[in-house]
Amino acid sequence: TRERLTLSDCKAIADWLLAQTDVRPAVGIVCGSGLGGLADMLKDQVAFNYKDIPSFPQSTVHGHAGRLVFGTLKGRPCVCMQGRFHLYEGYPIQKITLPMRIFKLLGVETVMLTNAAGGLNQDFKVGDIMIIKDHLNMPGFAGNNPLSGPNDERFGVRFPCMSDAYDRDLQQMAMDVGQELGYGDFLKEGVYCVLGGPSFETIAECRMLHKLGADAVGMSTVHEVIVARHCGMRVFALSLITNQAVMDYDSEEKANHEEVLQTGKQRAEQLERLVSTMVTRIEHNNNNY
Ligand SMILES: Nc1nc2ncn(CCNC(CO)CO)c2c(=O)[nH]1
Repeated sequence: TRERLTLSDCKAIADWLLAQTDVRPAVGIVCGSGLGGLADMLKDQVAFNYKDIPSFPQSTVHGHAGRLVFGTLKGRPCVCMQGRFHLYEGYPIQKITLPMRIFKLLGVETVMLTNAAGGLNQDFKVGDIMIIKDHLNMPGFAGNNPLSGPNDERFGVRFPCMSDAYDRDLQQMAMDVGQELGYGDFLKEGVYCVLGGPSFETIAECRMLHKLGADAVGMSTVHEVIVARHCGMRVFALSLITNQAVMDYDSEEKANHEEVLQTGKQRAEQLERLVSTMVTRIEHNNNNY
């Protein structure tokens, strides 16, 4: 199939979905590795396997179910990606971010992205939840940006601003809700750095990224954020710190995917409460609930 989908291709997918559910989502949620349980919170679910959605990529990673789930969270209409796509799966970057344009055409106004990440900040512990306040787009530095190529002005401008990528009000809301829920001890904020993967970073790379101001390192999210902001959706994102990135040459630690999924299971309940409480408080224009 053609790699670059036009707006009308994206609209055809969105219309195909909208014809099969009467949920009109105002919030889109992206579940990271092992965090698919967020989708199970939705009531009155209408779910589509990615493989049944025309032109949708397939999830190939253990811990990513591969379903698009429509439903309501405490009465608020949402759509949730149970499984996301990554550069390391071999997808072209525009395939990875296609769901963001579908969200936009479904009427989504706010995207909430979650991921699992390694902790570079030495104050972080495994199990911490880091509210993302900014990102370092390493693949972007090498020209691998989802907006490269011809720009469709109907989605957004040619050169979009990214200094306001992460909505400050939603960051504050997350902090407030987290405190209310008693999550203060493990609620942090920081800068997320994306790498291509699939290999985990070396010790020298962790030390470099930490020096460059990164607090957490992962392999996703940033590409989706860029496309979501390009087409004017508000963005909130958080990382579940699933392990301490290895920073010392005398460390025996070895990053592994199983540990990532295990930590996700342990923290899933708190993550779900944080995100679902935020969804009930986010104001939307189309208050059709
Ligand atoms: N040190 C380190 N710890 C991490 N925990 C989760 N991720 C995000 C990558 N997640 C992959 C592999 O688990 C699956 O998408 C990382 C990472 O990139 N580095």
